[in-house]
Amino acid sequence: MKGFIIRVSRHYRRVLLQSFSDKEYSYQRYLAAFFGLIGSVISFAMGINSILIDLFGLAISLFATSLLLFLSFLLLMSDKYVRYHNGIKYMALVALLSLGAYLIHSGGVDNSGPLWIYIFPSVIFAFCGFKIGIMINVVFCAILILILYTPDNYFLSTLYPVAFKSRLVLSFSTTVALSAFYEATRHNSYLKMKRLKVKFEQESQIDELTHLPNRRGMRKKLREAYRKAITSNQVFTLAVFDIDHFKNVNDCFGHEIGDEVLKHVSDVLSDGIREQDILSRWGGEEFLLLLPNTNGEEAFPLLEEMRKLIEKSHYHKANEVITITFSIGYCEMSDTVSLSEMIHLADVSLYKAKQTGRNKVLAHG
Ligand SMILES: Nc1nc2c(ncn2[C@@H]2O[C@H](COP(=O)(O)OP(=O)(O)OP(=O)(O)O)[C@@H](O)[C@H]2O)c(=O)[nH]1
Repeated sequence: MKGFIIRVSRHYRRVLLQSFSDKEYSYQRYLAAFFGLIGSVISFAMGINSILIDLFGLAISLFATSLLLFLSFLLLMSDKYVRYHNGIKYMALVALLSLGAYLIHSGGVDNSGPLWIYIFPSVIFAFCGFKIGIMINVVFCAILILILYTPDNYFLSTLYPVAFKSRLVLSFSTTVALSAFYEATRHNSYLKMKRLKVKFEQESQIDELTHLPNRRGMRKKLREAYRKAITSNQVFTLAVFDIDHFKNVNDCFGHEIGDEVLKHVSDVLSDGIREQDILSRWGGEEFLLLLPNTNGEEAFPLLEEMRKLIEKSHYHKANEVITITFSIGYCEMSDTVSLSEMIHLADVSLYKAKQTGRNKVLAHG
């Protein structure tokens, strides 16, 4: 039984948290559903207790609130009503606040009813966020003051000591202020985390040295290109570029110059590609180029041109001139090969280009 309840609650937590792209809304929906269920059970139990002690007016308000809260819980759990999520949340809140107003008006059991209003500030902020939460809390404070201080106790069916009234208003307002501060801090931290997440995600997909997409970033772009090509019935070509004898550059000139050469070739390649092409740093001295909407036949002259471009663009440092050449293998998309197979086949062609003398462009097959 325990395992079943845990499984069901995990399932719904997942469903509720995934229902909006903005996690803040999903979080509010999740909390509202959770409070709906808990609130409904508590008010139902208190309703039964009120019947037992002959407080029928209070029992009716508690049962009505319990029913509305349970209804809001069911509606919030159902995916069918995601569109009405806000309306349902406000229905639950109105039910809860009306019960609060009734408890202040009637005093509940032995004038202890107003004690329950201390749960409202945090519930309101959790349901509605900071801005709307502040407004609703202020409105409820105003209702509290109205009920307590209208001349001749017009809205009261019980008597509270004067000191109790003022302390109730003061302590409730303090709770609202503290909850508002907490909510603002929580919301700011959430926004900061969200910004950092976007920043880290972007940074994790960019190569620090060349500022090109790295392997991780490129994989994402490749998957998108593959999906797009399939749906639009187009083909693309993938080409793997590998610098020839790059180890010699490092050995002769050092790693720092090696890094500068990598930057230099990435700049030359970036300038040489078409606007729609996507170049990435695939590994150490290896670059992967995506040529969208281009078949193998069309790709060959473009790749040849780039090979020549690099060959001619010598890298100059003081008195040193370093000539760089690339071996390039490429593969055209087809129905029978997956994305990773395409990369593998382009790699196989690159290997052949290396084996057969380097500084050349070879197609798969
Ligand atoms: N400076 C620098 N060197 C790197 C970087 N990443 C990889 N390398 C170097 O690239 C070299 C690759 O060497 P190999 O795999 O033997 O290939 P190669 O010397 O280019 O020879 P072939 O590929 O067979 O033509 C190694 O010396 C690596 O240290 C980097 O980010 N910066």
